Amino acid sequence: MQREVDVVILGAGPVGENIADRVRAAGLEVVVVEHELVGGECSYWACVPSKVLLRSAAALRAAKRVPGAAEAVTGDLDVEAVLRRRDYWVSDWSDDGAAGWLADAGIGLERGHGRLDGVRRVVVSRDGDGDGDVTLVARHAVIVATGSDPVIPPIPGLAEASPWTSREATSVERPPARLAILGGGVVACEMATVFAGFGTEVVVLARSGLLGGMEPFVGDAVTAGLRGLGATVRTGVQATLVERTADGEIVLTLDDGSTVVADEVLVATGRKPRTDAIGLERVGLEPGSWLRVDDGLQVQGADGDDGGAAWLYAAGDVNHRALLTHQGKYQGRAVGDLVAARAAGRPVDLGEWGVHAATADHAAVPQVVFAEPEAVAVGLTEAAATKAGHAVRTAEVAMTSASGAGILADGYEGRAKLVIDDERGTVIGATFTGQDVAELLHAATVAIVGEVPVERLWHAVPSFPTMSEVWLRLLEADGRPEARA
Ligand SMILES: Cc1cc2nc3c(=O)[nH]c(=O)nc-3n(C[C@H](O)[C@H](O)[C@H](O)COP(=O)(O)OP(=O)(O)OC[C@H]3O[C@@H](n4cnc5c(N)ncnc54)[C@H](O)[C@@H]3O)c2cc1C
Ligand SMILES: NC(=O)c1ccc[n+]([C@@H]2O[C@H](COP(=O)([O-])OP(=O)(O)OC[C@H]3O[C@@H](n4cnc5c(N)ncnc54)[C@H](O)[C@@H]3O)[C@@H](O)[C@H]2O)c1
Repeated sequence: MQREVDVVILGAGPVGENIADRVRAAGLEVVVVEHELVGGECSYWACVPSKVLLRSAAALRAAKRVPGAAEAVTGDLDVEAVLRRRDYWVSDWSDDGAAGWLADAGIGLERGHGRLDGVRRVVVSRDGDGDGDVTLVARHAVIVATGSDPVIPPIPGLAEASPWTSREATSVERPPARLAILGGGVVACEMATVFAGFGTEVVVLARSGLLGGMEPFVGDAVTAGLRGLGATVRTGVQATLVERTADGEIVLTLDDGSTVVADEVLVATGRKPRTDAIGLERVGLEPGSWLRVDDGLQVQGADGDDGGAAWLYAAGDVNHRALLTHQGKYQGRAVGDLVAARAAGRPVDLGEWGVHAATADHAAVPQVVFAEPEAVAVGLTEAAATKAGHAVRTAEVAMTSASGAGILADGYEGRAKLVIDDERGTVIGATFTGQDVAELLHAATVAIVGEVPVERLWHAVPSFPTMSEVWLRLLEADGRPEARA
């Protein structure tokens, strides 16, 4: 069976859903192809369950840091209740609600595995009782939003030991007594925080420091925070052999000759693109590769891509620009509107910060690591900015320099740092650590995207006594404008 529609989207994760929303709002006929659950990794096995699993223990710790409230905390974390709340937030792994939203919005859904079958063509092997394959022919565009899968590194014995990936961790029914975690990135830090909060004996095995892509003080803070929760953090170690014994224990041999014994091992060593079985070879691309795109999210090097006849786009994890839901959705809004504008023959704006360009992917990607403590950053670190050729100056202060932080929690610990382009006088990077710093990040994102001169930021007055006053302390550390002249 063959069907012609305006736009075909491969993958109904958060990014595919957003693209479909934009394209449909412009009046185009759109079909999304999904072979698992509408809502994708984020809704059922990633962002949503992980943040729900983190929240209860974080609230408990917060209460214990405030005299008066601390005395009222008389029990331990109710892990069963946390898991029930997680089940609610993932809708018991049912996508009825999400699929219903698609239907209400007038977006078509083909349930099954989709793969490219030449220029503007997608074949869907329908799930279950579906009546055979359907070929979707796109009048205007095919947009790939198939996401990413966890990488299982080739450590001898690891794959055979039935390791956990983030899916098993976020859908856990009974937390293990002992959990080893391979990796020192975001998943490792957040999951170590979750399971340490549950009372699991956690050992993090990281080949370098934690959260290496962020300012160095971040890794130090999260290492200390995890240790404070009772977790063991070992850096500079690699597993060389993994075995699951007859009685179900996991034994990891490390490159320093020591061993770690656990009940489960979570692999948190990064992601690979979900492109190995989507027919890339049928359009001149390499199966299993990340899809290289320009700022208009157009896939580079695909067949039929010559002469400006754009038809193949990719957004979200699969293009490897920023493996984050919010950034993928930002790309989704841009590409959805771009495809709709091109279909209608309207002008497109792909210039820097143009409405159809994903410019922020280069300059201002915000990320919140919901570990203990929270660690958040946007833009460039000092090291990355220097490497990129910026002449920079920095301002760095303790979060407790803002009285709001001290009032929030006794013994508050955290740092704040701005990276300032010394020639342009604008903020190009910001990092904060500490309890509840997540909500400080958007102000930094606005300052970077708006290229607000630091001199003008002195007129953006933070309220007393909020944690946002750390902005004032950072400006003071940088110096009053006339003193700098
Ligand atoms: C543990 C964990 C926690 C995370 N926490 C956060 C967070 O707090 N904040 C944040 O911003 N990001 C977070 N992320 C990252 C976030 O999950 C991803 O960036 C996001 O899910 C990417 O969205 P996507 O739509 O590109 O891909 P996905 O969410 O992976 O969706 C892709 C969809 O495409 C479908 N699909 C794939 N191939 C086919 C095919 N051939 N045919 C049909 N359907 C197909 C899949 O079934 C899936 O539904 C986290 C990731 C992990 C692993
Ligand atoms: N709160 C959030 O925003 C959030 C939460 C979780 C995940 N995510 C996203 O999901 C993506 C995946 O997260 P992740 O933590 O899996 O990846 P990551 O890239 O953040 O970290 C991977 C870690 O694994 C280590 N590693 C890689 N190969 C290894 C090997 N062979 N042996 C030992 N260690 C190895 C790396 O040194 C690094 O510490 C990230 O890009 C992140 O943006 C975001």
